[in-house]
Amino acid sequence: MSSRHIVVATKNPGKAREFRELFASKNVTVQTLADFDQLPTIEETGTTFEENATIKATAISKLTNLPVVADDSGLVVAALNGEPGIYSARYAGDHDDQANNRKLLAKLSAVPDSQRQAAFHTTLVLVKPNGNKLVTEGTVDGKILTTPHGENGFGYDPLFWVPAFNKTMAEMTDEEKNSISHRGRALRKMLVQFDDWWEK
Ligand SMILES: O=P(O)(O)OP(=O)(O)OP(=O)(O)OC[C@H]1O[C@@H](n2cnc3c(O)ncnc32)[C@H](O)[C@@H]1O
Ligand SMILES: [Mg+2]
Repeated sequence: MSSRHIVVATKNPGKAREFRELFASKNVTVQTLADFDQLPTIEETGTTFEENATIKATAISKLTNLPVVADDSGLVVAALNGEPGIYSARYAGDHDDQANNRKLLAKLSAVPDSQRQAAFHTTLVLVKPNGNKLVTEGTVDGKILTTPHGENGFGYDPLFWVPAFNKTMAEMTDEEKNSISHRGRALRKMLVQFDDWWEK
C-alpha cells in the first residue's frame, strides 16, 4: 500500500508526538502546523469539543488543500462542574501548563480525595478538502492528585492519576499512555474507519 499523507492541525508538541506514534502503524505520514510557516492562528470560538475540532480541521484543510485531523481535548472535573473543559489550554489565562496545574490544585484545595474524579476527553475531526468528514471521541477516567507526579507527557498529565496503572499519566511511558488515553482511544476508533474514509 502506498503511503498516505495527512496534516495534524495542532500547535501542541505533546499532541503531535502522540499522533505520530499512533499513526505509524497505518502507513500514514504526518505533518503538523509546525511544518507550515504561513498559516494564521485559528481561533477556537466553538462551545463544544466537536465544534472547536471542526473549526480547526476545516480551516486548515481549506488553507493547505490537504486531508487534516484536528484534536480538541480537555480535562473535565466533576467537582468543578466540568471545568476546565474546552478551556483547558487557557485555564490560567495563557497556554501555560504549569500555571494551569497550579490553578487546578488551588480550585480543588478543599475537595477531599473521594470527590476528585475527572476525565480527559478528546474529539477528533478528520476532513478532506472535499468536505468528507469523520468524527470520533475518546475518554479516560481518573482522579486529580494533590501534588504533581512524573515528568512525561504534557498538560495536566502530572496530576491525572489512572487507577488501572496506579500512576499518573506523566509517570507512564508513551506506549502506556497511548494504550488507555482519550486520544489513543479516539484515534483507534478513527483508524478502523480510515481506509473507507480515505476512498471517499
Ligand atoms: O489547539 P491545539 O493547537 O491542538 O493545542 P492545544 O494545547 O491548544 O489543545 P486544545 O485547544 O485541544 O486544548 C487542550 C488542552 O487540554 C489539556 N490536555 C489535552 N490532552 C491532554 C493530555 O493527553 N494530557 C494532559 N493534558 C491534556 C492540555 O492542557 C491542552 O492544552
Ligand atoms: Mg487550542
